[in-house]
Amino acid sequence: AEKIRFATEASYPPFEFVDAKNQIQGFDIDLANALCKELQAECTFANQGFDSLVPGLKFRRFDAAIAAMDVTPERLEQVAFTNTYYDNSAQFIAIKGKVADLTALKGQKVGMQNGTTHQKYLLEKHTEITPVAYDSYQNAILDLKSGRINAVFGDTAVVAEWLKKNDDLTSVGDRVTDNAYFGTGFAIAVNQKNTDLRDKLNAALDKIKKDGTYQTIYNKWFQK
Ligand SMILES: NC(=[NH2+])NCCC[C@H](N)C(=O)O
Repeated sequence: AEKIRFATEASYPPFEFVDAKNQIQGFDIDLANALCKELQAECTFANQGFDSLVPGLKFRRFDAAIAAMDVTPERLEQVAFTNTYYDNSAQFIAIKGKVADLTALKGQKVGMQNGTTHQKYLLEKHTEITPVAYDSYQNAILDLKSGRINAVFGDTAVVAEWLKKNDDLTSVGDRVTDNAYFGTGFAIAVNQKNTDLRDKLNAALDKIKKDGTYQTIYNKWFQK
């Protein structure tokens, strides 16, 4: 069978995370496995730094990246994307009672993951905030809880998971949906020359959206 080597950054539940048995799991992983089944391909998953996903595709260290990745103009200069598979937005979170609204974050520290659209958005749209880049969101949350930073900025569906698990956290301000920064949804990235793989993944995505497989996976991770 054809082999598709996927890479991800697995500190981003419910999209991708490492479970107690040290297995990479999540919505993206189920989705990729469903696509591979459709393509009768054998899939493998490697856990990489988020900022090394695009370079890794360019150097063909793996074939595809699935990592709750926004389609952005900068990334499109380096990699090709499939059609989008998930609508996103972004959100700030903080310790309850500490940050009244976005204006209160002026001069304060906000954490996010290195190489993400959240980083670029903060750097360009919130110059009054001091951005702090982390290798993983887990470490950003730890620093938020210990008071080293004042807020964390991430994808709404991911932030929602942290809010569910941490009673002491709350969202701050409105959801952010700036298409110039966050595109129009998550997609799978491949090497720019590998349009063959992109086309196959798109065909498989269409198929699993039509036959209900996509919905089943969606419900498993998002319908509570
Ligand atoms: N698996 C991850 N850590 N994903 C982070 C994704 C963050 C954001 N959606 C982006 O595309 O930049």
